[in-house]
Amino acid sequence: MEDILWARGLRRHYGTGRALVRAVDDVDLAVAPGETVGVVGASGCGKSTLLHLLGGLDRPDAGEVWLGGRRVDGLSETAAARLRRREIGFVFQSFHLVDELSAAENVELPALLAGESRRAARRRAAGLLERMGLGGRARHLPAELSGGQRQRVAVARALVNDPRLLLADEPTGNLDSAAATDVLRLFAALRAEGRTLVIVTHDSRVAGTADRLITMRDGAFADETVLGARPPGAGGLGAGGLGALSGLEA
Ligand SMILES: Nc1ncnc2c1ncn2[C@@H]1O[C@H](COP(=O)(O)OP(=O)(O)OP(=O)(O)O)[C@@H](O)[C@H]1O
Repeated sequence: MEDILWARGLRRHYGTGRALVRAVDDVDLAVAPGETVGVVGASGCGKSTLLHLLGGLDRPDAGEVWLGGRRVDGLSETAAARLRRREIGFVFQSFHLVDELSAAENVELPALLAGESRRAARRRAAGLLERMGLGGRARHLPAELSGGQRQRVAVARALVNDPRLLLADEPTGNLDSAAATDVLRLFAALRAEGRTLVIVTHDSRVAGTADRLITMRDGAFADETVLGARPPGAGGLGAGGLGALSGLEA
């Protein structure tokens, strides 16, 4: 099966001379459709930089990134923004929700920016929030939501354009243990649904949901472990995959 995400010889260095930091140093990576890849490693080893390169938020000094058969490194800023909007969902540690917009409006926003009608965006956002166990919180502002709820809104927003790929940077990093468990279950359900995920994490429970775990050291891949192998095409939860989240606290 053709890989969804593919990178070769990826390099991103900062500074020069004695101040040179090899944040990402000649990394090769291939992610298959439906695969969940966890990226772990000590602080400063290059995980976030790698994720930004993969998602077109930053440009590599050298190397290539391909998404769905299309080369994406070196795109113009406009083309990269369009690609990110349509093909990639991002989830960040600090949620990055728009404070002035309700939960529903935050989720609708990328759909509107991608050219969806207001009605379609609203319908899709409502459905996603419902599946995240947040149907009753759609009109709330981020400040009126708990950390776990905010992160679930952020995941709904990441999914609204049905992206090929989800990239998550420390998705449980700002959450207490109970909220982290909810988000953990959410990612497990997305994996079971057949989504393709790359998750940077310090949380061993999140790492444990991956099919493959990559350990980075000094900008390079130091170790790669295949975790729970599953039969090809195992959909897990069927059509209503995120139904598994129905027990989430609203
Ligand atoms: N804009 C920048 N300018 C200079 N150095 C940078 C910049 N961004 C990152 N670095 C350096 O690159 C290295 C990798 O940083 P990165 O944020 O990718 O690490 P990380 O593994 O995600 O760390 P953490 O787990 O603490 O988030 C670090 O040494 C960092 O200090």
